[in-house]
Amino acid sequence: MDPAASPVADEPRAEVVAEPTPAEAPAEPEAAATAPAEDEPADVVRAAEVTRTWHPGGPDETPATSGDLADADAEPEREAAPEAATEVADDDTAAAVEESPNGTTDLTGEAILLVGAATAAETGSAVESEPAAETDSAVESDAAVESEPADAAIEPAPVADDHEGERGVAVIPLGTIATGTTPMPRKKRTIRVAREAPAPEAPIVLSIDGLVKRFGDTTAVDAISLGIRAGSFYGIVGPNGAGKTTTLSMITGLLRPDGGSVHVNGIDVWKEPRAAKRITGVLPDRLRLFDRLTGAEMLYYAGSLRGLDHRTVLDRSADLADAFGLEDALDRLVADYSAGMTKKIALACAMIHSPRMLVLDEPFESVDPVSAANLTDILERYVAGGGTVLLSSHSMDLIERVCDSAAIIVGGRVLASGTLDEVRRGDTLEERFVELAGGRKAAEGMEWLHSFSD
Ligand SMILES: Nc1ncnc2c1ncn2[C@@H]1O[C@H](COP(=O)(O)OP(=O)(O)OP(=O)(O)O)[C@@H](O)[C@H]1O
Repeated sequence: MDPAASPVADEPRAEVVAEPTPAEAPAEPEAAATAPAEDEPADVVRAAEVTRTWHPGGPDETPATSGDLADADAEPEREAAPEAATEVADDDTAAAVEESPNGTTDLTGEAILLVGAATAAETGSAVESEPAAETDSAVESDAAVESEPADAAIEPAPVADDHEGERGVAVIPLGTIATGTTPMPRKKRTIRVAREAPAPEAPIVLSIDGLVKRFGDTTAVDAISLGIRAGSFYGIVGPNGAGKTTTLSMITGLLRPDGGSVHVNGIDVWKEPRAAKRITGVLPDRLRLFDRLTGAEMLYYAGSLRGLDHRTVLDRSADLADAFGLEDALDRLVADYSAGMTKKIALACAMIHSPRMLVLDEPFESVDPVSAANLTDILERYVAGGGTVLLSSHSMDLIERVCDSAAIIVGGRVLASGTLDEVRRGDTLEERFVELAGGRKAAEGMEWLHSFSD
């Protein structure tokens, strides 16, 4: 999200309580990658030990990673010293390990679903193998690819299409401009038909009630309430500074609310943070990762921290790397990853423990279109398997293509929420968003900009 929106000195992360800061690589980078004996009961403990040996960075570093397990309850807000944050995280890690003596989570069924989904999620095969029926009312019109007869009348201008042939889209022919006898190839525009929202009787997996957060005189989140049903692909949109990140941070236990409550699957996030975090996967804003680890080590760390046993972590890491197209990057330091690759490895870390719900802050930012399509496919399969995704994005088009429901947040308040059709009310999401966000600002003034410096 826009760093300019929140001054560095006051940024939410300063208040975040999370894992130890990865300013330095572990003394022995092989620690995570070196496989303990298969039957060694202390796989996970080893990860906890590794955590303890890492040294938090300098005071500038703020701890937050996608695999957060830290208990923010024990943490003073904002002014928390890095050492304190580390200690809390360590304790919590140890506790998490103790809670998983057999090295597994209690989500085995979902794990199988997720890993199965991830394995099958290679873009090409997914496109071919997925029946259109799975994407609800997706319709592809063959007519769209046909050439127009030479005598066709002038029709609306063609629109370039980046998503040609994409699974689960309606293809809307926009016509051609006929020129003499040579038929112009007809271009087509694809618009994803919105997914069906979960049935009203589907259980609410995320319940947000009267959430409030203030920063001094600024009320960043002003009594937000939302109910998100299991199996929903839910998008949050809003202008810069609307309170999206602040809201997501409170939902995931990273930022303590001033008021209100959050329940995940009936668990109070702020009363039972560990239990809530066990079923939540988080891609936080402004990724701060243990980037002196390789991708493989990061996945191993994330999986171990979540209580997975050695074999399971390796298997899932391989599946996730394959699904995200990171196989060849696993042995490279995350510090050397591109922005998109970093986003992908962070997302893989968020998914490795097969959470019931994924909370993703701008997951598609910096991700190239092909990878975004791949990522979308992975998330859709996750949702089809019963998972729930809550994401924020500035891309209205993306939200319209992948989500079934959305909320528009402006000035810390929900101004519209519900299924996409309920929110859009016959307009596009962008039009509705612009309307609720106060309309377009006339580009007046700044005539000096046209005086050009030369
Ligand atoms: N730690 C903080 N201290 C002071 N103000 C903060 C802090 N964190 C956020 N804010 C303020 O809270 C408001 C909401 O910020 P938030 O980051 O949640 O917005 P956002 O919707 O995610 O914005 P963007 O789309 O630009 O990322 C902003 O006015 C921001 O300046």
